[in-house]
Amino acid sequence: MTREDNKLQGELEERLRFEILLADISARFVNLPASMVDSAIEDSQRRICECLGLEFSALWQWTEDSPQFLTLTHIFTPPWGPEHPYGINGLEEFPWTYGKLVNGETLCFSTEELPSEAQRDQDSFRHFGVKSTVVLPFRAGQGPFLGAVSFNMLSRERAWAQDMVQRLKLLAQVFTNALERKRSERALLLSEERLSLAADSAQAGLWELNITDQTFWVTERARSIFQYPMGADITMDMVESSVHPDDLPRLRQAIKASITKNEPLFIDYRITTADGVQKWISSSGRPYRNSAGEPERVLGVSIDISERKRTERQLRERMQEIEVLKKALEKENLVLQKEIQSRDARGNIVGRSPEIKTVLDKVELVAPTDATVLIGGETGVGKELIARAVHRLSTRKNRPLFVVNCASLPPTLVESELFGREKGAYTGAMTRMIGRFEAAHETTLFLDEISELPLEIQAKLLRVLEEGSFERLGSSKTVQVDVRIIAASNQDLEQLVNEGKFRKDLFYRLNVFSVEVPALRQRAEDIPALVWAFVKQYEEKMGKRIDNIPQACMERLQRHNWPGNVRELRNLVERAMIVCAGRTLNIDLPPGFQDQLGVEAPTLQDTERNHIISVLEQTGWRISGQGGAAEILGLKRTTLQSKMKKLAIRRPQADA
Ligand SMILES: Nc1ncnc2c1ncn2[C@@H]1O[C@H](COP(=O)(O)OP(=O)(O)OP(=O)(O)O)[C@@H](O)[C@H]1O
Repeated sequence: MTREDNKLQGELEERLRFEILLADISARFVNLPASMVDSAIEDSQRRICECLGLEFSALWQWTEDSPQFLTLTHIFTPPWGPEHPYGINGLEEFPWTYGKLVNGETLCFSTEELPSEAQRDQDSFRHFGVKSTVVLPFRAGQGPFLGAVSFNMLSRERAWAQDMVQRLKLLAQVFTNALERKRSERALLLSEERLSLAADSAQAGLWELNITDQTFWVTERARSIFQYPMGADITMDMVESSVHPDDLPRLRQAIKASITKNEPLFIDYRITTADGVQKWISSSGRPYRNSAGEPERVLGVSIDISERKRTERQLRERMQEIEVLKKALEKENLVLQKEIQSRDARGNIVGRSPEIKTVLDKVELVAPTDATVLIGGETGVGKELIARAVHRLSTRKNRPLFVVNCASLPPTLVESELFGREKGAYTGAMTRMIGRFEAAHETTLFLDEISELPLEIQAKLLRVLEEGSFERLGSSKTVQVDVRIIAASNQDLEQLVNEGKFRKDLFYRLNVFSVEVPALRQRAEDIPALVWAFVKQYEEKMGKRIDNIPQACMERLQRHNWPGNVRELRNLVERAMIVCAGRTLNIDLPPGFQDQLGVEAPTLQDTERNHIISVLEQTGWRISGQGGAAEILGLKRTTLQSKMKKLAIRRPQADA
């Protein structure tokens, strides 16, 4: 055999070894678990280097967020090999090589033969001590550039046979596929992990129904929701037997519709678990078909919604309760409104005497009109209360009533108080001021004790009543207002007119509609109700409780002539409440009244009792018949007898 023959023989043997190695490596990567890909690649790099007499191999993968940056992921290097960085910027350090690889070119060259435009690359290869190299790009199918694997000579140069490079390209493809599979398996794992995390945090159980054999694959969570035993196979029959019979047809129908119409499944239903617990389950899913387009499986999630259903039921019950209450309230409100309407004129005005009723009737009559009202009556009879009632029942009731007590305004200020003033209208008028008439625009102004108004102001008031206009003090500008006037006086205005103290024209203008509030002594029957009303008010204020007011005391109050009227009565009750220690209230009259009578006046009952006894004594205690006590008293015999019983009248014993 010649030297030539020997060389050829050697090359053939090397090629054969290489072919066997490639076949072995390729076979090894088939169905290789993802976890073993990395070690298999590095082992392959080593075996190829050893087989071909190469000294160094590096596999670089691009970094996802910056593709020009390559990370060294797999390496075979001899102990004396160059130190390699963990990552390199391909574009910066190997711009010429990088450009070609990105375009899918395989490169094989000796460093010293590189063209001049590859100067930067040459420097880098020299730096790493590479003499000759073959660099093969990675790409998945026709996809983008993913990285590269290189096989290198460090100690000397070498030539790269074309068919060897072709074989290495195949090897690079095997590496690419393995790395891609590993990458997608990792991505799948990651998305599965995310899905199960999401399902777990939503407390959802995942399941998959195999349509063909009607069995379920379920997660642990799903198993625990349905309380299926650990490890037990779950069949459709098993699921159906736990579903509430009333909900089963609906569930079957929903699954069937989802599969046949290929639409999402959404259903809430009840189940009873093995230990008898009833639960509400919400299931949703999606059907999937096989490559032949036939329904294959339904993938879905189930959540225990018992708590939500409980809350919903409670909410519904509450809503129903609220609805019932609302209806009751509406009814009550209607009743109340009616009551309010009937009590409107009355408000807090106490008393049912015909006298007070007449006053209230008049109030109801005049209130809705815009007429001026003049209220008369002694001091303390309740004139202001009546004025308020007129306002409350008027169309102006939504705005407040303005009250001016003409007697309390100093004569010098009365005009500016009522009609306002401009700044500097008089010495001391530092600011512009709005008067009560302007403030009461579109509402009611109650002028109490109107007789106290100075005559010149009376003239100005008359103009407001007639024209609705006036000028502020210190201004010539006319102000127009819409004010309803209610005036009150405890003086006889007519008499004041006669005496020249009150303008006649104003009196007639005010006296369009007058209401006379009767004195309290004219409506004594209202006194008990008034007393109790005041007692209630002070009870609250003073934190006391009164259960009883002696009859004799009440009768005494009813006989008093009340020069101070209701105000006086209120004051008296207040005084009595202050000194009262128990639950029985005694109301003492003002000292003058008792002095007047000398002795306390007898009660009505006492008087009646005494009178009946004296008539009986007169008739010798004969009740019935002609000249009998009943006849004299104008009563029926039975009436007199029952009165005697009530008043504890008994004929004295002979020996008594
Ligand atoms: N019918 C009534 N029901 C309840 N309280 C009343 C009644 N009449 C008067 N009052 C009370 O008596 C007091 C005096 O009433 P009011 O001030 O209305 O009387 P007036 O006639 O305007 O008095 P004056 O003439 O002094 O201005 C007030 O506390 C008022 O609440």
